Amino acid sequence: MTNSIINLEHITHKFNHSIALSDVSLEVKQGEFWALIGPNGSGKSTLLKIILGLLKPSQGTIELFGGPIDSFNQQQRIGYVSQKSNAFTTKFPATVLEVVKSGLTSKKGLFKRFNKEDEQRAIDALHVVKMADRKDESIGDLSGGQQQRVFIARALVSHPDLLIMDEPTVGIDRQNVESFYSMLSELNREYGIAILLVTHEIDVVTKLATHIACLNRSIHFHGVHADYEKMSETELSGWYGHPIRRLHQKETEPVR
Ligand SMILES: Nc1ncnc2c1ncn2[C@@H]1O[C@H](COP(=O)(O)OP(=O)(O)OP(=O)(O)O)[C@@H](O)[C@H]1O
Repeated sequence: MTNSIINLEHITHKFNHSIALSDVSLEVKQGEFWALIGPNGSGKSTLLKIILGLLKPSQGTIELFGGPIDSFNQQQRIGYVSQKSNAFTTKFPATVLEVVKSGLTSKKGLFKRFNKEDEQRAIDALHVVKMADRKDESIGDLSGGQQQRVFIARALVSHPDLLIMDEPTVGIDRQNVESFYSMLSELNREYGIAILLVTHEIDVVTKLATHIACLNRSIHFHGVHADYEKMSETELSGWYGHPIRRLHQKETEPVR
């Protein structure tokens, strides 16, 4: 049995005549935590859309869980959390538990009622993200960081093998960003869930991720954390397109 979760080979994508991705090859295996980093407009979201099957690349092949994407039909194995999830107003009429249970809808069908077992699964997922004690509160009353934890629980309720996130900390205040990422790291280590995360918070995430991919239309580096750390600031700045200074300890401003 293969332990490959995502296997991209020679992906090129053009929007009209402009090249967004050029010859990108990348493999994510079971239990790995990948940070996908790159400057604005470098193709990160385009690559995620291709992996999620929302966009067909101009060239290249994609395999999910060892088979071609065209015949993939186990959507519950992939959880997705976007940067826009944390945009509920205080008037949104759903409790935290209801939001998490809605993650089971694709499995059950839109008009099927939730049973006790579904409820327990949702509570278990909330325990994982440490939000079970808030289950009866209105989602709109939570902070951005807390809402995003709930959306992770919603993605976890179908027991995925892979969690894909596109800048999940947008709108979360800085002091909660580190604890949010630590929670992700714990999910990866304790539950073996593979993670593919797009982020601009390079210095926080590259400490926690097991693997890093540097994208600027093409892949400039991909590999394990220790090899990423060996890259000099000059090399980092070279592919990023503007000067990058590594930040240390408490200096954790995002690099845009
Ligand atoms: N639907 C589209 N039509 C035309 N061009 C697009 C489309 N979507 C993205 N692009 C272009 O493709 C390139 C890559 O965009 P993409 O959104 O993937 O970058 P990104 O790395 O996610 O950027 P950011 O960090 O700013 O979110 C950009 O030049 C963008 O303008």
